[in-house]
Amino acid sequence: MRTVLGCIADDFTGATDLAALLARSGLPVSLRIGVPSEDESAADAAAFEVIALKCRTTPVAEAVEEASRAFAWLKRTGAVRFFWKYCSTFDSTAEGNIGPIAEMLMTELGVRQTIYCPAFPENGRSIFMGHLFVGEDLLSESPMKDHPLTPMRDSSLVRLLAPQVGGKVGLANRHVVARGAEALKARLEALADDGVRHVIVDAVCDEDLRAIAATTADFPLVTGGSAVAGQLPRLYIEQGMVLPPSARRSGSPPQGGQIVLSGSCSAMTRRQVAHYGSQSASLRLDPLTLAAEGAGAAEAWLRQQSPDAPKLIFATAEPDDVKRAQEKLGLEKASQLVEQALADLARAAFRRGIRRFVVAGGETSGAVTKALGVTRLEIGPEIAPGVPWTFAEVEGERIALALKSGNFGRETFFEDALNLLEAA
Ligand SMILES: Nc1ncnc2c1ncn2[C@@H]1O[C@H](COP(=O)(O)OP(=O)(O)O)[C@@H](O)[C@H]1O
Ligand SMILES: O=C(O)[C@@H](O)C(=O)COP(=O)(O)O
Repeated sequence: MRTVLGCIADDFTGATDLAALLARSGLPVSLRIGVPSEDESAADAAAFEVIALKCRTTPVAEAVEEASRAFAWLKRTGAVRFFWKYCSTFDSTAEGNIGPIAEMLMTELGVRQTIYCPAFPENGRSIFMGHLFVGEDLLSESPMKDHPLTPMRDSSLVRLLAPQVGGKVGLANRHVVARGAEALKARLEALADDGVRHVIVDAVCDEDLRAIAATTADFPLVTGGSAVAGQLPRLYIEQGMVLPPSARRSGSPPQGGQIVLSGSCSAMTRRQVAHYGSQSASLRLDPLTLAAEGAGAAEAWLRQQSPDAPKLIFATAEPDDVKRAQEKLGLEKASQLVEQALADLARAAFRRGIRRFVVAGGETSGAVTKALGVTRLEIGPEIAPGVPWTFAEVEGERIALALKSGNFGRETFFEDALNLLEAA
């Protein structure tokens, strides 16, 4: 099958989010972990191909190089349209990597302009006058201001993007978007004539996203969150670019024990950890203890638990505790210790027969998925908007993984996820 849209996601939860929203169409979606090797055939490519990278906070040159290898592989699938997926809260460092990767893709594709639309109204992310809101709060006043790796202290997407790119940044605001696809097209053309290469596009509801998708369905490159991409499959079907879906069947969920691993410190994950921890065996990881003694005690704790019993291991902590650990260890060391420990514990859990993993946190999911040696994920049922169950093969065994973005899901997400698998 020829791929109609080749997608690159900057983290693993972002990739499963995007794959879930594309899969709502019923069309085939393939999710590959990391850049496929050069000899990996593109012959079995799906209509939608998503490559999950872990490049949200890596140095710019490294991130651009990895994304350009992903792009080169995606071109082999026959794709001529591409989507660059980043977080609905525009998480990036001061230098990137949203802008630099977009510019690399623009150069490769020879396009003079692209759009940026991280809005995800179903999950409370909206953009108005170029300012990103989380629920009713400006991004900079939301819990994202305390993110351990990418604290977001400004809400203006124009101001955030401008230092990341060489070209001019502009805005297509809600008044234009609300007038529909033709008005938006005219605005983008006028901006392009003024030399504006990067356009933030407002969206506060799904109707806005439909207008944006209708305007950009033919663009070689669109960038944004999963919600705008989720509008594309319907348009592609209407335009005859893909056949309507036949019934999609995902295999039965794997049997085996369960574990919840959380390295996210978001406000929502903190509530989810508190809720689930009150009804299951739980163990807190402290970066300072990990630095001094390693993860041996946690591995011993895991060995004492029955594989089938509900259990939670978390490093999730309040912003002040995260700050204290980062002051003592340095930001990178603190997060790396936690990611490594959770990755090692996931391996240990797999060896103990655990086959159902719920993981909270994008970077954390990247570390765990890589440690398990997963290379491809099949998309299963959606647990909460943007969080599907996924299935993979590890050492010949089928496992289930739910990779939860820090901010997604309701308070009962962990039990919701495991219950859904039980019911499947
Ligand atoms: N107690 C802690 N102290 C310092 N850093 C932590 C702590 N707990 C988790 N982290 C780090 O915070 C980062 C959280 O990022 P991530 O997993 O992407 O979550 P989210 O999806 O909420 O953004 C990870 O790198 C993780 O290792
Ligand atoms: O767009 C989103 O919000 C998510 O898909 C996403 O990118 C998740 O990132 P984390 O919050 O770091 O898990």
